[in-house]
Amino acid sequence: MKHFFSVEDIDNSEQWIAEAMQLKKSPLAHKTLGTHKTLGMLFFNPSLRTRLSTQKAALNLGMEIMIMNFSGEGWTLEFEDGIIMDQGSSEHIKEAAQVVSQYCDVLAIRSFAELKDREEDYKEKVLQGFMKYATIPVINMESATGHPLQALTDALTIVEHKTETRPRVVLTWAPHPKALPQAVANSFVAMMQKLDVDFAVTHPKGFELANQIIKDTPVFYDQDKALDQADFVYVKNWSAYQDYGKTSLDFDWTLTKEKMKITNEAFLMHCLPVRRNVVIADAVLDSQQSLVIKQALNRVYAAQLVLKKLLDKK
Ligand SMILES: NCCC[C@H](NC(=O)CCC(=O)O)C(=O)O
Ligand SMILES: NC(=O)OP(=O)(O)O
Repeated sequence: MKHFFSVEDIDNSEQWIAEAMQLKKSPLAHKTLGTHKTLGMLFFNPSLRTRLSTQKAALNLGMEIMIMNFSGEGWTLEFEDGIIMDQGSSEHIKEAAQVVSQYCDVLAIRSFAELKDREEDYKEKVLQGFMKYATIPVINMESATGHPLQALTDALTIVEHKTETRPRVVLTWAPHPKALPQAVANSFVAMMQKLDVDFAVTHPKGFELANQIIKDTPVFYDQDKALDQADFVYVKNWSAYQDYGKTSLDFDWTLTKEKMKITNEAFLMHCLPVRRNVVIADAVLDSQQSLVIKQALNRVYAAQLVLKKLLDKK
């Protein structure tokens, strides 16, 4: 693995999950692996969990950390080759990526979809640009189209909590006042396709994810039907892929206590942050079935595993 860009970089999911569980048992077992190594973290968007859990993971490995909030504090970057830079952008990704590479040993980046132009977002110009010009490994901390650290965390959380050999896992769309990227859903789908689970996706008409993501995963337009006998319910809003960036506040899709009754006393999952009583009702978020806080803890071990793999190679 040269970079950790997508779920496709997880070459053996069972093995990775076992290794992450081992790190959770003894987080300080590799305390000197990162001595005199620096993790650089660049944020083009806000974060709570990703920033702190990745930082914690680096600290557990004995690394130093440098963080920069790029939006507002960094120069506006240019990503196109051969362009005359007489407009808004001040610095080309070519220089920026090579310069940062001289200060750090691993570089982690967050850069969300803009949700204006689907083709532009799916080109992943920020992450692809850094991976092209950086001379050190790059980690995706949620890009325009994927959030693989979250997906690895989710897989770990499901394996930790499952009581059936092949649990039923349902990803359900939920309403949201803001247009959100497809990144979390895309990576969760890709991750579930790699695990031995009975997986289905449910969403209203018009909120189909890309065909190249869904592949042969069953999709239901009837949420109740999908939730029947579910062991894990993963709730997430995403804006439309077809009518790109369109959102909806259809409260019929809010995950309520009544809907949880259809399931097999399912565990509730969400990546957070969550809009209470829009995406998920208080009664479900505050119930014993909710794994959302435990999920957030597992972000540390997913990040630590990825960092460890990249440092082991150095
Ligand atoms: N990293 C986890 C989710 C990040 C982002 N959510 C958000 O932007 C929520 C913002 C809000 O609710 O205002 C997303 O869905 O991709
Ligand atoms: N789940 C997640 O990535 O959270 P943050 O956006 O707070 O980092």
